[in-house]
Amino acid sequence: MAEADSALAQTLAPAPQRGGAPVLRLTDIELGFGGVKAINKVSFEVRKGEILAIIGPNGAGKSSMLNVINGFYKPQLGTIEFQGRTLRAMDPNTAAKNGIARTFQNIALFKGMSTLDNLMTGRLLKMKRGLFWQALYWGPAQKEELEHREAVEKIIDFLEIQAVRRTPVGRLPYGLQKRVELGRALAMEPDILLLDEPMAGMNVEEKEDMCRFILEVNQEFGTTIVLIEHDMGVVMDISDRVVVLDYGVKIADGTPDEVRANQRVIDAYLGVSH
Ligand SMILES: Nc1ncnc2c1ncn2[C@@H]1O[C@H](COP(=O)(O)OP(=O)(O)OP(=O)(O)O)[C@@H](O)[C@H]1O
Repeated sequence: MAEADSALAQTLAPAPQRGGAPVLRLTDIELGFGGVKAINKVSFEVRKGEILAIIGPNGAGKSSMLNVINGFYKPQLGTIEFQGRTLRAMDPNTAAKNGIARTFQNIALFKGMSTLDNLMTGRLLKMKRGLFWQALYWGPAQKEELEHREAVEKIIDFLEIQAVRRTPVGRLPYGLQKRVELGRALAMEPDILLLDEPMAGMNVEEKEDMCRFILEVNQEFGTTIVLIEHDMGVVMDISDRVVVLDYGVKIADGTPDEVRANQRVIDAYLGVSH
């Protein structure tokens, strides 16, 4: 395991300081759907190497914000700067190429495909030679295929999913499917990993495993992580900073302790009327 870890560490980016310089900055983001203002003038930054949680009651705008970050939704107003560059007209493919990977609230894997093949799809953007070359499986394409397989095997070891590497993911228990989805995002070697409710629907043991993997990804590979999570225990335990949304507005931004003590946050969660 230690050997696999260090090999994977070479595949992924080296660990920088936790909570370093801003790597992503969102300024005055506004997103509406018809009459609904899902996000209303929200600004915050994500610092290199940190784990940032976005929390808030149902309908607060958390998923919308994640969708803005990975280019799935285009805000009507506001700017997004990633690694010092202002991003314009970004789509999810461009975001992924830029090093922003994500998982989804409802698992988005190819259910009939094996764990291994699902993880290989995470390497597609990294493949220099197209499907024609891959199909020929010859010369340079063969060498490249082997390199991608090696990277994926390291992730399989790291996430401890060797036993299910050939199993179609649709047959796996829910917690393991979530782990495979994390693996597929890791296969993209992201700078920023966006996790949409990574523990939703999990039992206590599965949650503990997922927490451990998230912390290990962050600490060993220096991957910056932005997550949405409803389980407050988990959020407070693993996050460096927390952004709180309510009705599309940012009501707090700080360390878990600061946010926990914030009266606006307490009111929002207790449902105090506006
Ligand atoms: N595609 C869409 N079309 C219309 N309205 C939308 C769309 N996506 C989100 N909304 C609305 O925007 C608001 C914010 O929704 P969003 O899903 O971002 O909240 P959330 O905080 O992630 O909620 P939850 O915790 O329940 O997942 C809600 O009022 C929602 O109904």
